[in-house]
Amino acid sequence: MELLIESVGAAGDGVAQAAGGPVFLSQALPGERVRARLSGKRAEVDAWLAESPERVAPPCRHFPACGGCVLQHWAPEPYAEWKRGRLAEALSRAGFPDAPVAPMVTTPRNSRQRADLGLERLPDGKVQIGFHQRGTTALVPMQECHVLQPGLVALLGPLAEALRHIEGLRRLGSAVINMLTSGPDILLRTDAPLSMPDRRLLAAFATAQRIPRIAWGGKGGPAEVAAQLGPVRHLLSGAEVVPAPGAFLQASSEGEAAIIAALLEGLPRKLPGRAAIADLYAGLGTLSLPLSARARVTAFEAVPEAVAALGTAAGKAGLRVKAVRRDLDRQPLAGPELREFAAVVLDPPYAGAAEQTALLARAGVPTILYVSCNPVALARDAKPLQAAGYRVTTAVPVDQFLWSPHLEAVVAFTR
Ligand SMILES: C[S@@+](CC[C@H](N)C(=O)[O-])C[C@H]1O[C@@H](n2cnc3c(N)ncnc32)[C@H](O)[C@@H]1O
Repeated sequence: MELLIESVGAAGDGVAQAAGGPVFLSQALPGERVRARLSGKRAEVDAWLAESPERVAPPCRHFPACGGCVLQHWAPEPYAEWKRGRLAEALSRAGFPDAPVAPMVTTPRNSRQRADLGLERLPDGKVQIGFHQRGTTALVPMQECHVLQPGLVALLGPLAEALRHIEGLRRLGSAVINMLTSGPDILLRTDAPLSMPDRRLLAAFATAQRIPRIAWGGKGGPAEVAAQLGPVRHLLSGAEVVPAPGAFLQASSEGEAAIIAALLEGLPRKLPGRAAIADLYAGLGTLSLPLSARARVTAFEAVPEAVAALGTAAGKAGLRVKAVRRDLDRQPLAGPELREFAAVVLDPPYAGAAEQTALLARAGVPTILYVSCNPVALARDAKPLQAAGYRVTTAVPVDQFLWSPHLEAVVAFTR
C-alpha cells in the first residue's frame, strides 16, 4: 500500500495512518510517500516514492543497524525542533499548554563520556564490542561511532583483543566505560569469574592503555577492582570526586553544563540567607556541587558508594553539601521535612518519581526543578504540580543523546 508519513513518533519512527490506525516505519520522515508492506503495527518500506528535503546522509557506517542512533537521517534543525516539540507536548499533557519551552540545547558529536556496551565471544574465540541492534539482543560490533568520545572508541579494538584471552568471558558480558578526568575507567561484567591469569592480562592491558582502574563484576553483582594502576578521580564543577566503578555520569560534559546552567537559571534570583536546597537522586553530586554556590544543599541518593564519594568530595572542597543515603522510592521526602527547603531539585531515573513529586506538590515547596530523561514520566509526574497551582517558569530541552529519541529536560515549577 501507499502511505504518507505524517509525523515522527516517540521512538523516532515515521508515523502514517493506515485503515486500521497508525503504523510505524523506520527511518521515514514527515511528508515522505512510500510503498510499504504492513506487518502488524509496523510497515516495511519497499520503495520511496517521494523523499523529504530534510533527509540527509547518515554519517555512520553502522546506521541504521546499531541501536544507538535512530535519527541520523534527519537534518539537524527539524530534528531539534521535533525534540523540543516532545517537551512541549509532555508539558501540555500535564496541563501546561503554554509552558515557555526554550530552543533545544544541542550537544556536539563525539562528546559522550559514558558508554554501556555489550560484549560477545564468537565461536572462533574473537570478542565483539558494541551497542545492541534496536529491539534485539544482537550486537553490532563497533568500528566507528559519531556520538562517543574518540578516546573511548579507540579503546574498543585493544579491549576486544585483550578480552579474547580472558577465561572469565565465556559468551556474553558488558563493559561500562567512563571517561573520567583521570582517564578511562572500565567496569567489566562477565558470565564467569576472572582467573589469576585473567587479572594479570587485564593489568597488562591497563598498563599498555594507561587505564588507572579496571573493575570486574558478575551479572548484577557487586564490583571488585581487577587492576588498579593509579588514582581515580573526576572533576565535577571543580570539585574532585572519586567515582565507584560504573558510576552514573551525565552523558556528556556539555550536556552536564547545560543542565547546571538551566538549574541555576530556574532558581529564584534571590534566596533567603539561610535557604537550603534539596537535591534528590543526587548521584555523585553533579548538580549538588554547583548548586551549593547558591545555598546549602542536602543531597539524597540511594547508592552508598555515591553518597560516600560526594560526602568526601564536598568535605575536601569545603562546599556546603551534606550527602544522605536514602531510598526515595521506599521513603520519599514528605511533609514537615520538606519545609526547610526553598527549592527542590530532582533528577530521577527513567521511571520518574511519581510518589515523590506528588508529595512535593502537597508540601508546597516554592520552587521545584525537575531534571527529566523521560518525557512520558515527566508528563505524569507534573500533573499533581499543575493541580496544586504550580506554573512552569522555564523549560529547557537538552540533547544529551544525539540522534536517539531520548530527551533530557530541565523544567522549573514555581508557586
Ligand atoms: C539520572 S541519575 C542522576 C544523578 C545525578 N543527579 C547526576 O546528575 O549525575 C539518577 C540517580 O538516582 C539514583 N537513584 C535511583 N533510584 C533511587 C532511589 N530509589 N532513591 C534514591 N536514589 C535513587 C541513582 O543511583 C542515580 O544516581
